[in-house]
Amino acid sequence: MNAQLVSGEHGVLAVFNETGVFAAADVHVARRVAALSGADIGDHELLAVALAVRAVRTGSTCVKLDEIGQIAPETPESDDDATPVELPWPDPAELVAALTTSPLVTGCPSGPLRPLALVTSDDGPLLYLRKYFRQEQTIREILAQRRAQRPTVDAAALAAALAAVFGDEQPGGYDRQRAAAALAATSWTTVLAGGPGTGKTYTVARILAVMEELLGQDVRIGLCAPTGRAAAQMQASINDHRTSLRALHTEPAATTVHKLLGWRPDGSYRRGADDRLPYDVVVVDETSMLPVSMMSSLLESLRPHARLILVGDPHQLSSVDAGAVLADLVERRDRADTPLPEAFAAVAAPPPGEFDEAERLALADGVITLTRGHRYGGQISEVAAAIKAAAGTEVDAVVDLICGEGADRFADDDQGRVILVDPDDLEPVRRTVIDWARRLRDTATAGDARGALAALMAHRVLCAHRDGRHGVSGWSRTILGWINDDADARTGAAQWYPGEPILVNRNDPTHRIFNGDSGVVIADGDETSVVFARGKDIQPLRPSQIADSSPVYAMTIHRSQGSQFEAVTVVLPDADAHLLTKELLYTAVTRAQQHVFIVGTEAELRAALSRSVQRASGLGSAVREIS
Ligand SMILES: Nc1ncnc2c1ncn2[C@@H]1O[C@H](COP(=O)(O)OP(=O)(O)OP(=O)(O)O)[C@@H](O)[C@H]1O
Repeated sequence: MNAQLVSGEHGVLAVFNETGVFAAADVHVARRVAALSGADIGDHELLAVALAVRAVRTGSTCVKLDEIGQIAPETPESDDDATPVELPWPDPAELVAALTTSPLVTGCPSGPLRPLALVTSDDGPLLYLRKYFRQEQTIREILAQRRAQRPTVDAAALAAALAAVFGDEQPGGYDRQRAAAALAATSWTTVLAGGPGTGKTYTVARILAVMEELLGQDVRIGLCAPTGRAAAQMQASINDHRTSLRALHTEPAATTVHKLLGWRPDGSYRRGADDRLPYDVVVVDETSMLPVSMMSSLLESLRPHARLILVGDPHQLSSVDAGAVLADLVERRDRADTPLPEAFAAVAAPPPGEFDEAERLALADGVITLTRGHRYGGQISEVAAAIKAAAGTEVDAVVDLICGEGADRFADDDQGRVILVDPDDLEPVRRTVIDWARRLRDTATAGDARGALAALMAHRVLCAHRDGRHGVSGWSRTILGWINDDADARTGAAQWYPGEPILVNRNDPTHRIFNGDSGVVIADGDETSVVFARGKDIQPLRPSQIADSSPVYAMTIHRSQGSQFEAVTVVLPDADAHLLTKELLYTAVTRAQQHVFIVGTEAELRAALSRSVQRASGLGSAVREIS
């Protein structure tokens, strides 16, 4: 029986529920809101509530009403031959007309209930659950206030600080990392975007050093990230940079955004407009994973004269909760043509042609994108760029780069290869896995922690799904089978054997390990330890100190976000699996520094590239509330 099917639902919502467009929760909330309103709620309004709830459930903050006709029934993946169902979507104009006078939008007779917000935007009418509209409005208003002013910075002092941290300006190309530091010094809000390995963390360490030069060594810095693991990684890499950066003296501690804001079990935060954060500079890493709710709370908690630096890759996977704030801020379409901050223009003005018109407007708005990859080259960076651009016919360009004539260019290139592997001939993957397992076993048995950690990060199998043949569980079984069939790789032991790769499943701040961390078991005298890499340092723990972990022979692409491996094998699910999108493929491919195997057919690759995560939001353009 389908658990999402609401029994007894016969009204307007029934067909949308039966076709999988509305989950049970969407229908229940719509019915409940209608009952609580104390008013006579029509079919269009009921449908609107369910649509708004569905939007949040699927990661959007609102519904683009002009596009509801594009919402397709969700046919089960096995049901290719099912007759397509025509959904009875109302005309968007009729829906807007019904909502404009609806008590759900204007206020209900039963009391303060006013659950929906209807707004106009460059994308046509948008419908929100009011809570999410308020959060977006908070973000919009606070960012506008912060944009209306600039910190006072002396151009000569800024030039001296940049020189102290980055050295003298080099002739030749424009240095966007240096420009990002100048921008962060001269703006209250800076967005530092860029793909993997473009030096975002490298730049953050230098921005902090520039701030220290300008504001003194007692500058108060708050570092945070949406997950414990991302925070620990930022902390470790800033520590690594500190050792090479003469100019950065303070040792800021990174924490989760939850903790920074003082999360309470009821979902609220201790910090806010009445209890602001005590920092002069706040850096948020992996901002693509920050939902709209957390971003609005963070902005409310900042002192007006605290610099905020939002760092991340807008093309990676977004937060589990609603919103894609980083992408919205990078791609805003309603920017005014404002002048660059004066001190920035004096010391870091870009030469003509460095930025196109949109990037120039973005720069004056505090947004800069790093483009030069420092981690990998060759085919991986070209494929990653092509995946980002893939839409319509550009899908062909990616396919050509991976398995057409375009790939021939890289045939002799030892760096950065991307190869499509036929699912019926997995021999290249098997060989890579066996080399990986032998190397893990040899280093770990010898008690060589550094060698075992290097082996651990040499290869990882990444799947879109957790379950099933193409998922983590199926592939883990396949890999264990390969290892056990190989005399030099097999271990025989069941658990905690030297060479066993481990994935942590729960945050444990006491032992400084976080959900998604991977470590490896090594021999340690007569016992075993599990070692984890912390930047250039190694953290050893006893197996008994790790409360919740599992062996990791394969992992989901979602959990791999923020990690890097020498080589990855990306397993494509069947072509009709809705989960695989180009954002997921981009995230998976960019986890590799040198080699990528994509296990799948050309049809599966094309299917992934043709599907994109669509998150509706009103943050990218100007909006006005109707009624
Ligand atoms: N200007 C530079 N000169 C030399 N090395 C650099 C420079 N910028 C970055 N790097 C090096 O490139 C590598 C990637 O940089 P970094 O980790 O800062 O990138 P990132 O954008 O934060 O990547 P990710 O998003 O994947 O974490 C690091 O080893 C870093 O030290």
